[in-house]
Amino acid sequence: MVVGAAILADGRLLAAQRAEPPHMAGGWELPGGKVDPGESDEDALVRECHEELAVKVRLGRRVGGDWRLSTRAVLRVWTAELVEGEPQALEHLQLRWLTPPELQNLNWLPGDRPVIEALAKQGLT
Ligand SMILES: Nc1nc2c([nH]c(=O)n2[C@H]2C[C@H](O)[C@@H](COP(=O)(O)OP(=O)(O)OP(=O)(O)O)O2)c(=O)[nH]1
Repeated sequence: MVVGAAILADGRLLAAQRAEPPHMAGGWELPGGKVDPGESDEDALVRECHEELAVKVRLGRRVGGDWRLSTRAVLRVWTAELVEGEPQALEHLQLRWLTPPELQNLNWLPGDRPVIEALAKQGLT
């Protein structure tokens, strides 16, 4: 199980550019990662945001259901707001805050595209 955070602030979405593995490097994603054994999805997402961005987040609503990434992996997404810290690219190449018109112009990982479309329809609030 992979979890991703749609971190929203002032009508913008935080996008993160992957640094690795090589075939995914340069692609954009939502901060997050794999849920550890015995860990809840929500706890994993809060932990990953802290590890990757050095921020504390509060999760909001679920965005869609289970988004299939591959035959083996599924992505679950929550909206999130920052409660502490400014995001830093500790594990990513760079971070960007995107306005609604900028959402579709990024080289998202293929599995993220339908998620971004759903977020765009909801209006980044
Ligand atoms: N974090 C994240 N991963 C995504 C997204 N979309 C997508 O296809 N993925 C893929 C990339 C990776 O193959 C997998 C997540 O693995 P990861 O490498 O970020 O997880 P992790 O931090 O727990 O790392 P590790 O245990 O493999 O070292 O899901 C997304 O929006 N966010």
